[in-house]
Amino acid sequence: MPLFEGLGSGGEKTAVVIDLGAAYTKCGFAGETGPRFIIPSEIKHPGSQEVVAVVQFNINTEELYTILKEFIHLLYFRHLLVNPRDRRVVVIESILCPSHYRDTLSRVLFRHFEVPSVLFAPSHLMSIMTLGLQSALVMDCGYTETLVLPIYEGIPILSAWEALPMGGKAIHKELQSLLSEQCTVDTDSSTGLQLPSVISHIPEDVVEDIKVRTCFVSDLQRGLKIQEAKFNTDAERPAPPPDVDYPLDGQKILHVKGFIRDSVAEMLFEQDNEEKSIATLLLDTLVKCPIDTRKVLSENLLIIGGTAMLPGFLHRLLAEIRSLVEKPKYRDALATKSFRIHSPPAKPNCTAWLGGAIFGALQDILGSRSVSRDYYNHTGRIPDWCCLSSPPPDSIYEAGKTPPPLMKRAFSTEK
Ligand SMILES: Nc1ncnc2c1ncn2[C@@H]1O[C@H](COP(=O)(O)OP(=O)(O)OP(=O)(O)O)[C@@H](O)[C@H]1O
Repeated sequence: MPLFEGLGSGGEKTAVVIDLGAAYTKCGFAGETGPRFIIPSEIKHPGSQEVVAVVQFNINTEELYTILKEFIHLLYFRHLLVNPRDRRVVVIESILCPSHYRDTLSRVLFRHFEVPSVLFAPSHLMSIMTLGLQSALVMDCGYTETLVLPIYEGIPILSAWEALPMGGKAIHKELQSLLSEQCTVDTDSSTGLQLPSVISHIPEDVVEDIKVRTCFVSDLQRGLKIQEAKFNTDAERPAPPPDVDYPLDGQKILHVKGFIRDSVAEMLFEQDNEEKSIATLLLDTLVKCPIDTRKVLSENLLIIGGTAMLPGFLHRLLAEIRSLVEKPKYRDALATKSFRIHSPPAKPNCTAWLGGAIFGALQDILGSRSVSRDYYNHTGRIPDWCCLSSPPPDSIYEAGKTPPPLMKRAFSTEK
């Protein structure tokens, strides 16, 4: 049960806050300082028992409905252990989430679990709540992509977002191929075996563990030399860090080469054919913002998402930005040179969740911005965050009937 519940004089039960990420789902109760649990966003398919991702967009709606229903059931009845009908729900969503996904999720929550209300809150906007800021340039470097969105005076500047398919997934892929090509394994009986001869493929959770435990981001000077040495065999590569012995399953020891540890995250900072890296994303976004907002935004950078937890990531990002702003492409266009990164009161992968938990704890505001079950049952619609303050046109209701309230405070679990 959430902390302090029942101490107050009645009132609503605290809302459930769900951040459905492509790799991990963070879930817990509003008003708390961190999610109760973080679990992989995957579930055994009810029919085939095969493990399937919960966040996938190229899938037919009925199959998605089944998968989401199983997953939300798991959240409520294995982890949260509360009655879905009792609590409002805050869902943290990416601004790039396709509408068919949120429609299916709403159908599962309202029709199957009969939750009283749902609020879909943009992750970038929720993150700045943890700092009490009104304006910030927010970068989410998570699993599938890196997405930058500026928020000015509480309003997302949607026309300026920029994204790149660079995140944990891309690093895992690179690490997986480097490990199979370059690393050796010792077993009880022999040493120095090539990895593919011992196991056909390293599971993604092991690759992730190797990344989190052994890899890091180099500083700018070193990073540039590593990148140069990759493309130019004559260039001298900086001395790699020591190799690491990683126990694969208690008997096999994988030798992770030092040069893999410091180079695998370089892909985030290498400019691609279109001269894009995660650092240029931030600057390109700023250039798209109105000129009088840029200084405020550049001095309020907020970096969220699990990939930003790689050691050295923030330091490198700031160094990259400071070096890029001296280049002609940005020097003349940007109109600002001062950049500062905030440090939010939660780990980067949980910052958006914490923002949702703070917002969800403001019961009056949550009540006035959530979409109620009545409204959903009458209209079948889930208005966007930006439409929540303006009521829908009367014309969509049958003549003579009063429209149900879009959001309502009336729901109460007072005893
Ligand atoms: N301590 C850590 N060091 C490095 N990487 C980490 C750490 N913790 C988590 N990660 C990485 O962060 C990624 C997951 O981040 P996050 O939870 O923000 O993604 P998500 O919300 O599931 O995905 P998305 O934002 O794409 O929807 C994974 O690739 C994971 O390996």
